[in-house]
Amino acid sequence: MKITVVGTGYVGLVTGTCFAETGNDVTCVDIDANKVKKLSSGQITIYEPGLEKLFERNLKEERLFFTTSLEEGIKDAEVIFLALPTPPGADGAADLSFVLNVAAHLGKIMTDYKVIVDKSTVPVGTAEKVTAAIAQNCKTPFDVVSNPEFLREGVAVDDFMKPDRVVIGTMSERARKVMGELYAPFVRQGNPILFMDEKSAELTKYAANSFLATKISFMNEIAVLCEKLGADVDMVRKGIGSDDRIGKRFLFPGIGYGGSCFPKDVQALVKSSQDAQYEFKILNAVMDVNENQKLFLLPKIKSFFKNDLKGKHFALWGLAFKPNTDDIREAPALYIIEALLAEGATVSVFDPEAMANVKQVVGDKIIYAEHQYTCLENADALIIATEWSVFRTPDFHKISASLKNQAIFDGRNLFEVSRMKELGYHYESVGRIPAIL
Ligand SMILES: NC(=O)c1ccc[n+]([C@@H]2O[C@H](COP(=O)([O-])OP(=O)(O)OC[C@H]3O[C@@H](n4cnc5c(N)ncnc54)[C@H](O)[C@@H]3O)[C@@H](O)[C@H]2O)c1
Ligand SMILES: O=c1ccn([C@@H]2O[C@H](COP(=O)(O)OP(=O)(O)O[C@H]3O[C@H](CO)[C@@H](O)[C@H](O)[C@H]3O)[C@@H](O)[C@H]2O)c(=O)[nH]1
Repeated sequence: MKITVVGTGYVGLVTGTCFAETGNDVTCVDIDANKVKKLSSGQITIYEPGLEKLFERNLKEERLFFTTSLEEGIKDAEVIFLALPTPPGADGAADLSFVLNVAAHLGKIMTDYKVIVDKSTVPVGTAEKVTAAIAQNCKTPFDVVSNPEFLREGVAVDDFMKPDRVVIGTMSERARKVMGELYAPFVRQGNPILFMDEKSAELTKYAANSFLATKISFMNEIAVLCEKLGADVDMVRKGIGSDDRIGKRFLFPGIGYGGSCFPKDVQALVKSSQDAQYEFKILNAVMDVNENQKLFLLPKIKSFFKNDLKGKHFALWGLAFKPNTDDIREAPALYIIEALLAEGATVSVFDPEAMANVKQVVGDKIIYAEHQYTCLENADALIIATEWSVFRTPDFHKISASLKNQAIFDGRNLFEVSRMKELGYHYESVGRIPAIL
């Protein structure tokens, strides 16, 4: 098939590359001319494990093209995916302007039947709005489909190539057939393609993200309780996770959920509920808990330094909102850095992939170390904000030799408390009895 993907960010680039990998001709459109130039010349613009190889192959075999021109991009397309940003507006609702502006533009330039697919995360009712925006000026028949994306950054290629399910919201038989054919190669293992109406598809996406965020906030509250009652959250997590009805995944406590999806999508669903005259009580609590959780380590750090962080220097490992990505949107590390600087401390940071993105946002207010161990030089303590694999079995001799105090504050529970005790560290984590010096 001939496919166009409008918006070539984390979702658009993965979507376009994976559809090219199954033999389709894909043109990706983006307004960012610099991005298009880089991608056209074979330079990948995001860090996503496994993507580069597929990207290079499909570019070389001429199944993958990039352009800034929507007209040129959609000329021969049978299916047009919209993978555009839907950031939170001032009131928390998803800002649909990117999606609706492109839809209106499409209406003016489409000359034959096309299936327009909302891949962006959009509130219930958006398919109708997109249809209306296109129809204003459109002279040909078309169908609008809601096809939310469930990929996770860091494992996006795997998630896209082998999805748990594909959700396709449309009542048009013609569009169902086109979408079914397009996705057939991705569900050969028998995972379902779920056809439904547009509104149910749109709500499915928000319900999935909000449920997962609820699991995390629930565990973060259990972690708080564990510390107060002297229980160990790792044991409780394993204890409840082995019940199939609960499941093992997404039960890891930490310093809050971040990223470009959970925070904005939970907020957007709360706003949609309000607009429908319903107060979504659980999700308000989920957001509250997450807000507090981002700075969960701060009181522990302050207490260790007798409430005076002025002039103290901290090493911080991990900036990305989660491992295996360079994405720093809503990363808990950024909140910790801001709080430490506000207390008069200085900070050195290290992250395997996200340093350049942080430099763009935080600038020279912090020190960017070349290596995880040089980051520790002259530091009063180490803080861990992201669970990159390279941090899991570090050289503790090097850590001890560099740190002024043998103190580690771990927001991701990377190490066994008993081992840290043996090694002589003051070690505080989330929901476990600390090793106190
Ligand atoms: N990032 C994820 O893991 C993920 C997963 C599932 C769903 N989503 C949803 O997918 C959507 C896109 O998210 P993302 O993370 O890929 O965003 P992103 O910011 O990484 O990418 C969006 C791209 O759209 C481009 N763009 C903006 N306006 C444009 C226009 N008028 N024409 C062409 N291109 C334009 C931007 O330049 C950018 O490259 C959002 O709704 C998000 O909630 C994201
Ligand atoms: O047990 C857990 C699991 C995750 N997290 C945190 O939750 C956030 C989100 O993690 P994850 O879901 O793995 O990453 P995303 O790439 O944001 O993916 C989510 O958001 C995407 C965008 O909507 C969806 O497509 C995915 O299905 C959904 O998992 C991160 O800050 C994680 O650190 C925890 O704190 N504990």
